[in-house]
Amino acid sequence: MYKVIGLTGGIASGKSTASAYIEEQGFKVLDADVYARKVTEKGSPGYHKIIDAFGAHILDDDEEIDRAALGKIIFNDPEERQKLNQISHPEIRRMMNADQEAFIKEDHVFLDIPLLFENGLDKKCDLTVTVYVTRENQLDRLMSRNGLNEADAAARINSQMSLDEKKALSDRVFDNNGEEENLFRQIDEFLKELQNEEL
Ligand SMILES: CC(C)(COP(=O)(O)OP(=O)(O)OC[C@H]1O[C@@H](n2cnc3c(N)ncnc32)[C@H](O)[C@@H]1O)[C@@H](O)C(=O)NCCC(=O)NCCS
Ligand SMILES: Nc1ncnc2c1ncn2[C@@H]1O[C@H](COP(=O)(O)OP(=O)(O)OP(=O)(O)O)[C@@H](O)[C@H]1O
Repeated sequence: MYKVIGLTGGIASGKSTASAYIEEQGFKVLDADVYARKVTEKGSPGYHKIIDAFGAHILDDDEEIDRAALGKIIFNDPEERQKLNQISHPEIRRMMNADQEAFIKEDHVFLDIPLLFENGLDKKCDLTVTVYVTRENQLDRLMSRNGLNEADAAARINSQMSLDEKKALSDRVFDNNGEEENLFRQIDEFLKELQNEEL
């Protein structure tokens, strides 16, 4: 039977790594971060709303939204974050829902949503899975991937629900503290159960 699976985790916990592997296995994955990028694209309605709310100083020389500058603002101030969320989240949800409907009743769909539990979107899923790592690994991977210092990386992590809480709320968890191969084997097991309708 067709299922909607909500895939979540913390920032830099390995959601995209897991999603890419799941897609390689032939499953459909809709990634909220991809939709979020569309909302900030130059010329889109979201782009103009963001400039109205935050000011033209968040633009770079090409008049694109400077993601690093906007990130610095919103990950360090809950009110500013709320302001951006109010602009971007309804638009992200609208676009994701439209695409999800295209697949409905055809096959399983994975929704890769970092803020799945924070925004109550788990209620729209049949199953939820959290990709988790220790805080130490999360901090190290985030610092090295994004070239952030420890304080900025910690601010990003602290802007989200803790991974312990997400684990407790999930139907299933993937431990991504080891090698990627280890994560992939856990996913294989999950996909097998999904296809055998054991979940
Ligand atoms: C602030 C922005 C411009 C920073 O861009 P940047 O390229 O540095 O990060 P990217 O978009 O790749 O996001 C990386 C991760 O940050 C985390 N994150 C992003 N936005 C938020 C947020 N509002 N609250 C908490 N965590 C967030 C997520 O774990 C996400 O996977 C961008 O993240 C954004 O537009 N955020 C608002 C939309 C949103 O909430 N996206 C999260 C998924 S719905
Ligand atoms: N098992 C692993 N071992 C070592 N590095 C890993 C592992 N899994 C992922 N990484 C690396 O950690 C970083 C974060 O992984 P990834 O981008 O998949 O996380 P994410 O949860 O999608 O992040 P975000 O929330 O920011 O979108 C990347 O640089 C990735 O290459």
